[in-house]
Amino acid sequence: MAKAVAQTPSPVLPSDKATALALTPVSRETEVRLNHYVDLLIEWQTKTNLVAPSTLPHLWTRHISDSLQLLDLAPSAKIWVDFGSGGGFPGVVLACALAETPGANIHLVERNAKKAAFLREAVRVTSAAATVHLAGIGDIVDRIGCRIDCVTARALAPLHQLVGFAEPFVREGAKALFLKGQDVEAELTEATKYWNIEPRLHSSRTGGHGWIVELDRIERRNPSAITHGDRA
Ligand SMILES: C[S@@+](CC[C@H](N)C(=O)[O-])C[C@H]1O[C@@H](n2cnc3c(N)ncnc32)[C@H](O)[C@@H]1O
Repeated sequence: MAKAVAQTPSPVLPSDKATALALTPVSRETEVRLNHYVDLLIEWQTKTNLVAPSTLPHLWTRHISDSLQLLDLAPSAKIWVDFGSGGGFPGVVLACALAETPGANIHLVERNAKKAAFLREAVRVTSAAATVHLAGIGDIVDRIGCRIDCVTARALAPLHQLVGFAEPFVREGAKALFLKGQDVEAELTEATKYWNIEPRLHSSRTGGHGWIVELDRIERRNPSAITHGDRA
């Protein structure tokens, strides 16, 4: 007689998935891809820290909806670059959502080899529209070699650094969307010491104290305009 195998219950709350899909609805095809991604992430989470363990029950709202909400801010963007993709937020989620869009591709930039291996596996199991670059952000501008529609980053660096990473792409016409926390005003104050920017701020649809900083233009400020004490 076959022996019963005890199933480990998923740490993800089903009610959280329902909340997320109400906040940021997706097609049935995208939902199937995201289910595969979530299963893989939970499997790898036991050996690689991809998200803070405390956020696992709310993975769908905290991470997946948080990522999906960017689509409405760049509805016609097809070619994206996501800096410091880590466990795949927002890049893999966007790539799942755009998998059926002709010509779509999300460049996932990650310098940690283990996380890049996870990203490659996530792209494989979901058939998402993405290319993984095991690289530092500084090396990626020449490597991508095509026009980018939208640059993203989440939980990577202070805003003034993100603006510097995005500048070569925004100069060529890209939009930048950065997911930020409650300190966004202080980060904007710091960033405007070094950069001329006209940020649009969107409060996160997923609640909490999150913000999305949208930038369509970035120009380096005249270094002589920065007083000595302001220099980073
Ligand atoms: C805190 S994690 C955030 C991951 C993901 N964006 C998220 O929100 O869950 C930051 C990630 O950026 C990567 N990273 C940091 N600096 C980088 C750089 N200069 N180039 C490429 N990846 C970088 C780290 O290896 C890490 O995986």
